[in-house]
Formats: sequence, C-alpha cells, structure tokens
Amino acid sequence: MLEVKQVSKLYENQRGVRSIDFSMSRGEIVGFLGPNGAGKTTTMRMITGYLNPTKGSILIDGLSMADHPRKARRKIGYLPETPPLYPELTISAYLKFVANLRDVPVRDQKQRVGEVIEKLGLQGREKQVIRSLSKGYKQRVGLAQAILHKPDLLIMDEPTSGLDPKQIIEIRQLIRDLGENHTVLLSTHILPEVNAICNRVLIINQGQIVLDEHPDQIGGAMGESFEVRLEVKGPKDDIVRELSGLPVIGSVKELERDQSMSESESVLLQVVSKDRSDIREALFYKMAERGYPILEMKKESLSLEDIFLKLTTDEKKVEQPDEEPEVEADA
Ligand SMILES: Nc1ncnc2c1ncn2[C@@H]1O[C@H](COP(=O)(O)OP(=O)(O)OP(=O)(O)O)[C@@H](O)[C@H]1O
Repeated sequence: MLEVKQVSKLYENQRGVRSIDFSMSRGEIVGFLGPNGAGKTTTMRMITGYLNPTKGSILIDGLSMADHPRKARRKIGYLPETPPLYPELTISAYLKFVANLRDVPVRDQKQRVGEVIEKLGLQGREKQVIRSLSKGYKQRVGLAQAILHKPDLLIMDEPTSGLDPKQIIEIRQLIRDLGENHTVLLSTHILPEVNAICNRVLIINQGQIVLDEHPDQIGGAMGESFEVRLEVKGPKDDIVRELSGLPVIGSVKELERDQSMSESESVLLQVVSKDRSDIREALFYKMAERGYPILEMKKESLSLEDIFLKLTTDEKKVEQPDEEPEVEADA
C-alpha cells in the first residue's frame, strides 16, 4: 500500500530526515513514534505529497508521488496536527466544500457526506458551526474530511493531541474502526496509544528509523534477555543455588516484596536467561525436582516506554552521511 524508499529531506539547517525506508501493507495500523524534532511531520508531509523529498521515492499503491501526484494523493486521507477546518462553516457545508475539493462526483456528494457524518458520530450536529464545537468534535470533523473521498491510506499527525481523556478514548475507538477498512499511519507522543491501537510500531530518532516491530515483539527484537519474576516456597539459599546452577540461567536476584505480600516462607526472585531463550520450563522442572512449589511465575517484558527511552536517549550520535541540503520546497 505504501513504499517509502530511501527518502531524505534536508532543510537548510541540515536537519530533517535521512534515508527513511519502510513499507506498509494493506490493513496495517502503524504507530509512528519519536521525540520532538525527530522527523515525524516531515515524513508524513512527504508521504501526503505536501513536501518534496531531497532524495528517494514514495509509492502509494504502486503509484509514484513524484510522477503522479494527483492520482497518488487521491488514495490518501490526511489529518494534520491542526485540521484544516473553516470555523465559520457548518459541519455539512464544510464537508460539502471538501467533497468538491476532493473531486467526489456531484451526484454522490450528498450521500457520501451523510455516510461520514454517521460514521464519525456527527448526526444531529450537521447545522452547527465548526467554531462552536468542542475540540473532540472538531477532531471528528477533521477525521471526516480525511476519509470523505474514500482513501485507502490514512495519515494522522497526533490525532489525540490536546483532547481530554474521554475524547481520547472515543477518537481511539474511531481510529480502530477506521482501521478495519483503511491502512493507517499515525504519529503520537503517547506510548500507550500505540499498544492500544497499533499492530506495528516505527520509532524515528534524529531523522532515522531506529525500530520497526510489532509492539509485543520489540523486547526480543532489541536482543533483550528473557526475564521471569518467580515466587517459590522453600529455603532461599537452596533455591538460588539450584537455579543459578542451571546452564540456561544468566542471573538470579532476590526482589523486594511489596507490603501486600504476606507469604513469609516463600522467596521472590528475578531470574534472567543466559541468552534469549524461554527459561520457564527449565525453572518449573528444577523446582518440581527439588519439591519446591512455584507460587507465581510471570514473564517480564520491557515496556514500550523503556524501549523508547533506550533508543532515543542513546549518547552515540546517529551516523549522518554527507548529503547536499535543499531549501524547503512545498509542493
Ligand atoms: N521548514 C523547516 N525549516 C528548517 N528546519 C525544519 C523545518 N521543518 C522542520 N525542521 C527541522 O527538521 C527536524 C524534524 O522536524 P519535524 O517537524 O519533522 O519533527 P517531528 O518529529 O514532527 O517533531 P514534533 O514531535 O515536535 O512535531 C527538526 O529538527 C526541525 O527543527
């Protein structure tokens, strides 16, 4: 659906993005993460055809954005961070205006506007002027304008930014629903949002992609070892010695108990594998052999927050090949 091939965009100040390379298949909902200034908006504006890359190419459903900008753009719906709304228009007048702009055939416009109004839960507010809407409802109108021309690919820049918690839940649900019929790329600063909505995560730092993974698999992809939290009933010293003696175990450490845990005869441990293999069965058989009952065993994984911080606060500078800068030229 989307191919971003070795795309760079350098501004006069040498900032921007360098050699971005990724593709998206139909039906994916991809979360695009990065600290401030990492290059998310620059990348999204290139994908949507609002900004020309300095190098590289972008294909939308096989169509080159550089060679067929009009046709390629027709396949894209874009919700910028600040939706392009006209505050003095009513919702229905604004959506009709967008339908014209997006070349929706005149005979289909009324029906299509009705459909998106229903899909975005805007019924009953058609005649309300946009200025008088809450931020959450303005965002719904922003989403409505993005999907009006039935695009295959939806690009959203921080779609829940500035909304209250209830509005965030509603907009996330709408994005999940839209994901059933669209391929979605959304940027966000809110990491739990990625776990809540996306089936893939891209992390960008200093203009380069540093991670491209399924949210559940990023620990493994980063070469993290397998870690288990284990509570066992029995003598601590013997349990630690037996576990440490297993060839698959890298380290065993006693954990502090929180107040609520009252089991005094048990020991709470953090057990880490030597390599990345799953150590749970080995732990089970060893404790069973020694007759020490396991009261709790839980696989611990790095949170997206841990991974994000690890990848984006790394001391070492990202390698920056020499490239000619180019003055920004909006399409
Ligand atoms: N028009 C411009 N001229 C010069 N530099 C720019 C321009 N637009 C962006 N930049 C720089 O390019 C880098 C990437 O900016 P971009 O806006 O794409 O980041 P972002 O990841 O979207 O950030 P944020 O999360 O703060 O919106 C930043 O260092 C920014 O200062």
